[in-house]
Amino acid sequence: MNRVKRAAIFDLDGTLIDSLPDLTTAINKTLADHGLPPLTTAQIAPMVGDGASTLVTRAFAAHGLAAPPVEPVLQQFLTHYEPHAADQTKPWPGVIETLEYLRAKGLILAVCTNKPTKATHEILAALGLDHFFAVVVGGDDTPALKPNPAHINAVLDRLGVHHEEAVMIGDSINDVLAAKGANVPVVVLSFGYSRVPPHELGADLVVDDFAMLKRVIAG
Ligand SMILES: O=C(O)COP(=O)(O)O
Ligand SMILES: [Mg+2]
Repeated sequence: MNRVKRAAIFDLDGTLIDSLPDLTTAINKTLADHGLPPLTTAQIAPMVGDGASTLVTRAFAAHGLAAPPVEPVLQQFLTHYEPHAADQTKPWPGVIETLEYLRAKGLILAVCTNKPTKATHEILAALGLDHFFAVVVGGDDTPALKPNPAHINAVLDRLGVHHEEAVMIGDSINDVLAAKGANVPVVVLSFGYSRVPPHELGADLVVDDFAMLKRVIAG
């Protein structure tokens, strides 16, 4: 991978943060509203990464049910999730140090997430991460969600950065497909919420921790 980069674009859930406990709580409150039993974090992890509507649909499907009309249930979920989105959610170890390092090396940083924008901003602010990012494009702020490259292209446009000057860092097939579609090299972290083994996602590189990521992106 060409080491001279101007911008690093990060996925959020499973990449910068471990958001699974709060997602699980909010999903289980939504299921309880419909008289359904809770799911475990292990059941919910592979449901994350395609946006909140899909997460809700998958949670109902896990009980063998078609989701009730998606829009009202999505609103129910967001009502449970947004005020508590950072109760237990934490950056993965090494994230803050890595963002500081990359910024000190002169890279511009951005977030490209399928998570709704409001919850994204709440989490970034609550965890003290918001000041790192020049651009944040959430799942309801893009012409099309990842895996559509339009999501990454929206980030590049707002950054004013050419695709060859950027690198995408993610944890799922959506990140890899969107990055490849946008002609942006992609690094996958091996400890996120991927449904398939990270080494099978087709990324340019798989790294096991943020120390390694730092070296790969900015020497
Ligand atoms: O599915 C979501 O809500 C967010 O997922 P992402 O941050 O991994 O894109
Ligand atoms: Mg992710």
